Amino acid sequence: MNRVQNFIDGQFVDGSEPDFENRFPATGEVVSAVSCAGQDEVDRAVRAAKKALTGPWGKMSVAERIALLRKLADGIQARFDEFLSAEIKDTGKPISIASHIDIPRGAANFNVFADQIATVSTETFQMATPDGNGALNYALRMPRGVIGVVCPWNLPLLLMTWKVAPALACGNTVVVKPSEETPTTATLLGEVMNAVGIPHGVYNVVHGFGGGSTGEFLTSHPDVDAITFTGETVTGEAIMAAASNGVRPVSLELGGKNPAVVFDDADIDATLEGLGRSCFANTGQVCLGTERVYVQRGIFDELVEKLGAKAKAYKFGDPFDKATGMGPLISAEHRRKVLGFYDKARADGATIVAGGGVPDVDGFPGGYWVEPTVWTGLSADSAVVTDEIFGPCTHLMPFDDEDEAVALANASPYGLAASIWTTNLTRAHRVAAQVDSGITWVNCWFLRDLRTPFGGSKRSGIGREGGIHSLEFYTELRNVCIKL
Ligand SMILES: NC(=O)c1ccc[n+]([C@@H]2O[C@H](COP(=O)([O-])OP(=O)(O)OC[C@H]3O[C@@H](n4cnc5c(N)ncnc54)[C@H](O)[C@@H]3O)[C@@H](O)[C@H]2O)c1
Ligand SMILES: N/C(=C\C=C\C=O)C(=O)O
Repeated sequence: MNRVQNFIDGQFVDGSEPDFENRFPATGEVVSAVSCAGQDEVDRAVRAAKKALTGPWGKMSVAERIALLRKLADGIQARFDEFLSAEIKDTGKPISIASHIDIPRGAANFNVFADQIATVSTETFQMATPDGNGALNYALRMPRGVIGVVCPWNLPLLLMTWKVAPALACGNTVVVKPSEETPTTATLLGEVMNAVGIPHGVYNVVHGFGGGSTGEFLTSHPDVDAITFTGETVTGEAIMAAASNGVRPVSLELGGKNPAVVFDDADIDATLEGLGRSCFANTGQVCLGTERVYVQRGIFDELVEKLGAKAKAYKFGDPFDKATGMGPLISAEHRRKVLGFYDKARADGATIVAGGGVPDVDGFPGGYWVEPTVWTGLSADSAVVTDEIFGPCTHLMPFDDEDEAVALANASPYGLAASIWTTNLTRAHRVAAQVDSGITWVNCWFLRDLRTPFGGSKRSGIGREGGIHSLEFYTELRNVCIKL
């Protein structure tokens, strides 16, 4: 697909704004032109979504919607290689990640919420009444309507379908604004939507940018009934403000600065395997990644040395090569941001255990490459330790006792994810209950049961996604009280 169009009311259409370029992050080369939606196209998409609510889609039974969601999962699976190639060209992420995480989860998300909507219940209450005949209360679970979906670039298909699947399962319609960095799989999904028979207007895609552009046109549109957003905290604040004009519910999955706490009784090999992924997977561009590691003093030097060796062992290269372990960052702009933190760490006197610079990658000179980096020696208030970097880098700091570790882990305005590494499971339960994060892993990382509540505390977000929690956001409960 070397020109990516908008998808409105079942049609692939051009936007009224000038096209923008889509670059392959491993080479910096332009791989496609993207049609940019203006206010008119956003209006058309919202109008189509609203109209679809009262058409065949709005009249469908839950069973009919479930059957269509399963066809969408099958449709993605059937075109796995096209989705895979598109996602790699948009993100530069290695095929080993995109083929095992991004595309399989794109299909799984539709099946998970087909399962969820099939079994969700609502409540009833019988009540006594003065005349003795009683009354029955029952709740109706209704779709909210048109959902504005605004997505980030790090896991494009996964995170978009993580929202679209439950929204459709609940009978809503959606207008999706993918990241300008990663437009392709959202438009490709439009082809699958038409192929499986999703009625026109149920799923719409408008491409463009954020403030003053497509994203803002969507989130401030008066006919959007709810907004679900994943992205930076500062963007979440802007979207929350836009949503308040019309009083729409928002679901915000935002930034993080996630800690790992490693006690001296941890299984070192398992810890290194877990931290090797949580610090560096997807070139550190995972909201749940670990950018702060607190290590009990007795094993600090060993862990620093071994994690540094893991960072140095990563193999850069062609993202389409199965042997490639690390890809580039998403863009030149994001690389400037990450390298700015690399410079800041150096200026603040960090000990650079591994990395800290830009690698030479044979055959890919124009890519947005950075070295996986491990630091020690910075103070707790260094920007490198407090601010989200969203790159393949982490800082390790020693601690002596459990209370100190908990205090260090919680010393952040964010509260998205954490990991605890210890073989003392009594301590694991005790510490997990004290860490201010939406999700805490113990002796593992990124193990995901899609029925569980997923979301951030503090400045990492509002609301929870996953299982029934997604259905609670994409439906509104109405109570009916009937006199018997
Ligand atoms: N909590 C989570 O589940 C989760 C998951 C993935 C990424 N993230 C976070 O996302 C960030 C990286 O993604 P990003 O750089 O794409 O985030 P971003 O906030 O820069 O952009 C996200 C999306 O919002 C749009 N946007 C930007 N400004 C807007 C505005 N004013 N109004 C409407 N839309 C606007 C962008 O065009 C893009 O589509 C990181 O902070 C990461 O932690 C969080
Ligand atoms: N929301 C999810 C992952 C988020 C990853 C952040 O980069 C998920 O696994 O459902």
